[in-house]
Amino acid sequence: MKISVIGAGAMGGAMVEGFVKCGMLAAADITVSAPHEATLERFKSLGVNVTTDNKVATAAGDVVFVVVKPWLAEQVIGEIRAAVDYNRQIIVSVMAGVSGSQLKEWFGGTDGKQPRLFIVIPNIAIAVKSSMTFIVPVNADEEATAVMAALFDSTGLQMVTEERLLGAATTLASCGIAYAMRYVRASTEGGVELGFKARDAQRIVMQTMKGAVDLLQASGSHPEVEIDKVTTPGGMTIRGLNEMEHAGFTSSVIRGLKAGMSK
Ligand SMILES: NC(=O)C1=CN([C@@H]2O[C@H](COP(=O)(O)OP(=O)(O)OC[C@H]3O[C@@H](n4cnc5c(N)ncnc54)[C@H](O)[C@@H]3O)[C@@H](O)[C@H]2O)C=CC1
Ligand SMILES: O=C(O)[C@@H]1CCC=N1
Repeated sequence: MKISVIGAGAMGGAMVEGFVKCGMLAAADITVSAPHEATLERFKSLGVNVTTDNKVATAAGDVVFVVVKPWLAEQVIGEIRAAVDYNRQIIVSVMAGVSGSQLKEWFGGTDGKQPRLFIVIPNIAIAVKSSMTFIVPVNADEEATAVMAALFDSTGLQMVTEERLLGAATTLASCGIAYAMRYVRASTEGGVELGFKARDAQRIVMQTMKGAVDLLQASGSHPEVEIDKVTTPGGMTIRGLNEMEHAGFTSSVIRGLKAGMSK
């Protein structure tokens, strides 16, 4: 299978890195395009094919990912549409907020024909094969959906879902990386105030977060079950947790998630 990625920024670049590492593809099976040679330099060293011509990139892939900013979607789709083989290729939009009906309108030919079409929302942890990726079949058969699921199984976890859940999925998992990073930063700053060097504090926080995730994955528990194991009555943890809640911890996380998907 050959893959093309149009747009090599934060998301497209992370996808290329993840695909190179995923074990399903050779680097030579991947083509990436961007408007400027300078953007493509770092991808050359990964052994992938690079081009500044989106049409060349489009023709090279069995699966073509469009990973530009949403406001460039119509322009880029208009540019590549004639290069798409509607019978052979799978087209994937990785653009938050660009709807399936909008994509169908842009790809629709005068004869009403559509390519096999998906919306996919990964997160930047795809670069290290730890993405949470959502796959929405917009115009796709089971065979194409299975191809996409297998590809994104190789770069982390995937979930085939409905378009109506994409806003929630994006704020939880794609924006969620930033929210989790902010927790790491906040805890690290707390650790520094309490006496650790910043580097040490960050290592401690990262290992602690990893431990929490590992525990939940191993036990399948509700987080509160694990919290109960940590909170000695009248002890340190419950004092810390209650203080965080007095300052609005849970509420601010939920409000942030909801604000992330509004618009
Ligand atoms: N960054 C993230 O965590 C996530 C991003 N997305 C989606 O990914 C898309 C891209 O976002 P980012 O990578 O964050 O933006 P970015 O600005 O980092 O990357 C966009 C890239 O597109 C390139 N580009 C601009 N015009 C182009 C053209 N005409 N042809 C080809 N390439 C062109 C730019 O050179 C740039 O490298 C957006 O639609 C966003 O909604 C989706 C999920 C997560
Ligand atoms: O912030 C954004 O709009 C994009 C979509 C999800 C992550 N980055």
